[in-house]
Parts: sequence; C-alpha cells; structure tokens
Amino acid sequence: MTTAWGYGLATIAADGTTLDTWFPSPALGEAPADAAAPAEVTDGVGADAVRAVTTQAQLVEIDTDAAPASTPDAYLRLHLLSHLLVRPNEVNLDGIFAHLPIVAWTTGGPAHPSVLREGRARLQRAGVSVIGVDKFPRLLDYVVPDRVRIADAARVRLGAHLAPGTTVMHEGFVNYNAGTLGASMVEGRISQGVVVGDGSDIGGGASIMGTLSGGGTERVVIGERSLLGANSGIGISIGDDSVVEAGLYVTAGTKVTYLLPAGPRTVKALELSGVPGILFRRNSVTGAVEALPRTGHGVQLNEALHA
Ligand SMILES: CC(C)(COP(=O)(O)OP(=O)(O)OC[C@H]1O[C@@H](n2cnc3c(N)ncnc32)[C@H](O)[C@@H]1OP(=O)(O)O)[C@@H](O)C(=O)NCCC(=O)NCCSC(=O)CCC(=O)O
Ligand SMILES: O=C(O)C1=N[C@H](C(=O)O)CCC1
Repeated sequence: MTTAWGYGLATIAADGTTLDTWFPSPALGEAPADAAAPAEVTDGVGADAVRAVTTQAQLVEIDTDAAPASTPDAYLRLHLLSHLLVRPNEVNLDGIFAHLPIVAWTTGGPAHPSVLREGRARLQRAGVSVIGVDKFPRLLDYVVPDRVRIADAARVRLGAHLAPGTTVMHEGFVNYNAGTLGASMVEGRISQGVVVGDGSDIGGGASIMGTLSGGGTERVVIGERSLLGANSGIGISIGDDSVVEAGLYVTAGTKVTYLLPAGPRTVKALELSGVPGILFRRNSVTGAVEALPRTGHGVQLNEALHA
C-alpha cells in the first residue's frame, strides 16, 4: 500500500455534492499526527451565495494503489500528478470519472450546473461567467507548475504532469495522467496516459492516440529528443531520437517499409513501437510509409524559447 495525504479545501453545492477539492500542498506518505490545515485552506473556508456553495477544510488520506473512493480522493490523485509527486500511470485511477461530478467551472470558481439555470441573473450581476462544464478543471486554477509556460489555461487539465522547461502553446493540449518528464515544446495533443521524454517536441496540431475512447489499448510513450512533425499523428510509441514527418499519421497497423541496410522489409508499425533512432515519412514519390534508421541525437529544442 502506498499512502498520500493532504489538507484540502472542498467546495460543496447546495444539494451536498462535493464539486472539487483543492490541495495546496499534497504529500506522499502518511499524514503526521499533528497535521494542521495550512493557512491557504483555512482562509478559504466560508460560503459564496452567488455560486450557492460552501467551502470546507478536509484532511484526506488515501491508498494510491486502490481505486479512487470519493471526490476528494480523486482530486488528491490529480494533485499528486500535477505536483510531480507521481508520474503518469503510477497511481490507480480506475473508475475516476464516477467520482468526478459534472461541474460548471466559472470565473468565480466551481458551481453546480443547475446554478447556471436558476442563478443566471445572480451570476451575471456579479460578473461571473462560465468557462466550461466538465468533470475536470483547468490545471492552472489548482496548481501552477514550476518553470512551465501554458499559453492558454483551457488547454491543460488538472492531473497533467508538466516538468520544468515545458511550454504548452495554444494548440497544445495535455490531459490528466499525461504529460512531460523534462523540457518539451507542446503544440499538439498529449492524450490521457501518454508521457513525453525530455527534449522532445510535439509539433503544431500533432495527435497522440489515447486509450479512453476509440478502442485503442496501447499507452503511448514518446522518447527523448524526438519530434512529432506538425499535423502528424501516432498510435505507437516513438523511441528516443526519432522523427515523424509533418502530416504523417502512423497507426499501429500501418504497413511500413523498413529501410534496413540489409534491404527493405515490410513490417507493421507496432513492431517499431519504441524503437529508437527512426524517421517515419510517407515517400512523396511512391506513397509508401517508410521507416529510415537515423543516427546520432535527435532534435534539439530551440534554447531561446526555453531560456
Ligand atoms: C521528414 C522530415 C524530418 C525530413 O527532413 P530532413 O531535414 O530530415 O530531410 P531533408 O533534408 O528535407 O531531405 C533529405 C532527402 O530526403 C528527401 N525527402 C524528404 N522528405 C521526403 C519524403 N516525404 N519522401 C521522399 N523523399 C523525401 C529530400 O528530398 C532529400 O532528398 P535529396 O537527398 O535527394 O536532396 C521533414 O520534412 C519534416 O517533416 N520535419 C518536421 C518538421 C515539423 O513539423 N516541425 C514542427 C514544427 S511545429 C510548427 O511549426 C507549428 C506550426 C503549426 O501549428 O502547424
Ligand atoms: O515558445 C514559444 O513562444 C513559441 N513560439 C513560436 C511562435 O510564436 O511562433 C512557436 C513555438 C513556440
């Protein structure tokens, strides 16, 4: 059993639903006997008539190997990821959606979706508008990762794991339980369960297949110093020092001409999953998808952007 704990500030709707829980300083291990709520939490305790919520301090302790058991428990797991205390796929998130209610995320904080209907005039008088209705909040409303740029807060969910040196540009997206392990440029979509290694570049509009819908089962890993070209896509893991040509989508079943020194061999892309030092391209003369061994280090991030 692996334990984690935190003092959280929970937002409770009028019908008793726990909408969220914010943990300013989550930790691994057991809660000390003398654990006390930090000032950020006690300062937040109260009520907000505009959103029809109350806020309460809660000490939460969980077994991260067991499945989430409550809304505060689920939020603590998402905070562990975004505080970089655990990496994606290291905590049990089985059934997490069932413990995350649908919330109206407003500029004034979380509210029950019914408040958008019955409290519309009240919200407008207070200058509060809705950002989205979803089960996950924006990362930056809960955690501000160190030395990370996020150009558009709406593009990164709480539960994203963003290491120092990461930039997420406007077209980038990072889901919960997914993210970067080092410095990266993210201009494409990092799906749930996907991890990107240090020094890799996810080009504009690139798609990395996830496993939440669409039937996929392979959790994709992107190695270090690799590049997914603009508008490319992948359904396999990409090894270190590898490149996917702009605009090429490589699914697990794509038949690939592997241009080995001994001669070409036709393989399924899945067989090249995670293999380092490969350039994937669509031959613009023949139309065949090709894998070319490439030597040496892969791409280098533009240091000027990551200074
Ligand atoms: C596939 C590569 C990596 C290839 O580039 P390289 O520099 O390795 O090779 P090269 O010097 O261009 O080409 C070497 C030789 O291969 C040939 N060659 C190149 N591509 C070919 C193809 N698809 N089919 C057949 N031959 C090809 C060249 O003509 C040349 O031939 P000869 O030897 O006969 O001369 C590139 O084209 C690419 O797609 N790069 C991705 C860049 C990217 O997308 N970055 C993300 C930026 S993100 C961004 O910009 C945001 C924008 C947005 O939001 O959209
Ligand atoms: O990190 C940035 O800022 C980037 N800017 C470039 C631009 O504005 O064109 C794109 C890549 C990252």
